[in-house]
Amino acid sequence: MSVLSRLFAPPATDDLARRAAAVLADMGGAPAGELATLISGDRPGRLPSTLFPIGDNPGALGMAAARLPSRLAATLREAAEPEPAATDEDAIPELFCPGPVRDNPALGEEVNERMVEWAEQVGIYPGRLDHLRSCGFGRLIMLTHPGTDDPDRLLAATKVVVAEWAADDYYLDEEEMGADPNLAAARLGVLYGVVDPVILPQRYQHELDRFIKEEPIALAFRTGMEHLAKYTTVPQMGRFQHQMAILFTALDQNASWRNTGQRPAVWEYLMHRHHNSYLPPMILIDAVAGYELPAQEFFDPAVRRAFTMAGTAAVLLNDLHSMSKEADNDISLPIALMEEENCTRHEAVKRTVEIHNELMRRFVVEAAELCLTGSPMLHRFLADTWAWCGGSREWHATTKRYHAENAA
Ligand SMILES: CC(C)=CCC/C(C)=C(\C)COP(=O)(O)OP(=O)(O)O
Repeated sequence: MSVLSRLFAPPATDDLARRAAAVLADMGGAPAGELATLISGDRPGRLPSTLFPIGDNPGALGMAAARLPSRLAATLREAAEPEPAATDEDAIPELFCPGPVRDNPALGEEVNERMVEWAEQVGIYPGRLDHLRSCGFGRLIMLTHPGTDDPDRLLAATKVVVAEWAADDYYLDEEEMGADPNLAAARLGVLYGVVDPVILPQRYQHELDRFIKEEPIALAFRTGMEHLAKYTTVPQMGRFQHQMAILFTALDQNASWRNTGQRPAVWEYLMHRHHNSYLPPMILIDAVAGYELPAQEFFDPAVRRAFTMAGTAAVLLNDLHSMSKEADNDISLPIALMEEENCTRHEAVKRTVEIHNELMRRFVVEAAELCLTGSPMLHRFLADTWAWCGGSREWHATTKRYHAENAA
């Protein structure tokens, strides 16, 4: 039996998909959504909560940081321990990821509806607006950014994340909708000129302007980023553009694998997911919440290491949930594991959860270390990163994008 037929073979597959989805959705043993609880082992609220605006009580943050070392040793010991041994060796381990810090369905729906109106205006997902609505991207952004209740701020972030998904769907993934891996790099190259606006010599500029007006995904980026710019500082916009360049390079890499039929090794796929991760939406955490992590700290390699670990872990959760909808020739961590390590689908899912958990545990350890010295803004950014992962977990477990069985 080939790897792919083993992966998609019914009915064991359906059964495994159901069991895996149940484990991923079960928040019963989830760690606390407040990172401070984990790091300090103390009651929540000593470190900046995702819900405390910066400046409310900066003195308390300094005191909390001063208390960390005695607690840190215990955290490090605990985090370094291997996964708790399961009674059943085959069991898929619990996901080491919090649940959502805030769930406000009405707010999510408001943002979602406004996003669908905008999508209709710019022309993305033509004839598929009900499908777009059912994905609940407005709900994703409501869940992942608990630091604000402002629908307009959430909408700005939703527009750009939907533009990203549209590029992925229409240029790379959904061949029946015109995606073509042969054209992906050329299309994404032009699109990057919208993300980081290009000014052409005068006699050619009108052609680019016309292209942007007529290409819905380009117009989605142009208008989404204009909206986002209301809430970003210059460095925040700059780092977002940098992250988009990284994403597009990774999408080109994915297209290249599809063109050649080459299958990535596990390490190579993990590197790819480091670049094709959830960082594009996560990088807006502070902008959406209304504060700024200074560039000096944001680009500190130790901060970037912790942040990218969380971004990769979050996208590996996407790999697990999207297995049911991906095409046979798609590439994901479970598929790479099956191909390289010749394991069953069940083992590949289990191993993917273990890798996810390893990254998330390392994030907590690194965040604890960073909290010893970082600014209150950094404490909050790390707490918000953890909360982002919790909101994302909830969305992945419930969205109709990955759970057609939930469709109306
Ligand atoms: C939100 C977004 C599109 C962020 C950049 C990373 C990215 C391209 C994804 C998370 C989409 O990955 P994937 O193609 O595996 O997602 P689907 O499973 O197709 O939704």
